[in-house]
Amino acid sequence: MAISIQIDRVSREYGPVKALDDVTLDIRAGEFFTLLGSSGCGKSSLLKLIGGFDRQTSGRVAFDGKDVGNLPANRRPVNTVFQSLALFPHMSVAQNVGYGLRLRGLSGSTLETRISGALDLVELSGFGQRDVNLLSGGQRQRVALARALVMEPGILLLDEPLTGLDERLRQQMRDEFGRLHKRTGATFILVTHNQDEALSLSDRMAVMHRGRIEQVDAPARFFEAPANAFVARFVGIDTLLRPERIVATGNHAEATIAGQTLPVRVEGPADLAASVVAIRPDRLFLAPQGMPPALTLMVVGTTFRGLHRDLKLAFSDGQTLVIAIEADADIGQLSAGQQVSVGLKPDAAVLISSAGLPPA
Ligand SMILES: Nc1ncnc2c1ncn2[C@@H]1O[C@H](COP(=O)(O)OP(=O)(O)OP(=O)(O)O)[C@@H](O)[C@H]1O
Repeated sequence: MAISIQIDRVSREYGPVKALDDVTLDIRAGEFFTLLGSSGCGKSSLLKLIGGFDRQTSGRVAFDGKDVGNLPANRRPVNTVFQSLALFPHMSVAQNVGYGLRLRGLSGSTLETRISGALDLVELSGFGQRDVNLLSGGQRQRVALARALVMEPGILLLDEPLTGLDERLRQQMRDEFGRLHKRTGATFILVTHNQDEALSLSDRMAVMHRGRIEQVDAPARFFEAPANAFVARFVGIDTLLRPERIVATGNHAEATIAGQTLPVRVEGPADLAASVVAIRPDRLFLAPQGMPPALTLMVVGTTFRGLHRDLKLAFSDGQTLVIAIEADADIGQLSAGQQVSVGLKPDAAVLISSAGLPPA
């Protein structure tokens, strides 16, 4: 049975370090939830509190609404797959997978059935008697997953489980997580600093920064409506422009940048000092001169990115923006200093909080 988790005003201090700073978060029963953030932002600290491996300094952690503060790790309906897989090297695959169940007193055919069911689930049927030391990295990763899933946890914690695997294996295991999540119906919580992993797997994700949660949303929302400049940059929206004027009506506004006006959707404060215009590179295109709404910009240069090319353009006040164009686009005639016209698709520009940017 999947379980919901309530994190209510939780802080965790390690001496002067605030690893978690007043975090409130609701994780729904059965969802694939990801804690995403760069090193040191507090993701593992939060995971440890859910797993019961650590105690918060203040605040409350509850499962299905019930406080679990006094429940030790081994009595929580939670299993964890750690980055260091911590398989027992002197045990076979089956012994590793069955370890937790044996501790719970299971034996004989009940134990055998549960072990082989878990091995089937991770596509390692028939591997029970193998020596774990002789398995490939991906197979070891699967054994670690089977060992957690065999306990039929309501909550499965995945702590950077793909770190250290090569790209092909990462992709394979990523697909595996998605499949297992659907099959088991448990609440999955993944901790990662890898954006691709988070975007491809999560129902919802939280971006963390310095012990705080900056935004919780479905992956697509982070691109449509980033909560602030920090989040926008974190998900790869690098074009953040400071407007010199904003005229707002409801959810829409006109922002003026270096004398040029463009339509923006308002997602943050419509306040000059506290907001920036975030522009999605995939919603801009080179347009025929004068096609509205269009901006006139100066070519700075291009950078080859493999599957596409970044074209960097500048406003007359020196602020720059980047457009993604096809890698083989015929831009031979574009040279630095030349003026081009740039069209905006709907919702190309949003006005968001400037939090996370240095003051102007
Ligand atoms: N046991 C501890 N004692 C002292 N400081 C700690 C301890 N555990 C974590 N910290 C500090 O708390 C902050 C958050 O650490 P945490 O491990 O939660 O970050 P993280 O986002 O998981 O980072 P990483 O991706 O590098 O694992 C960091 O500044 C870290 O140095």
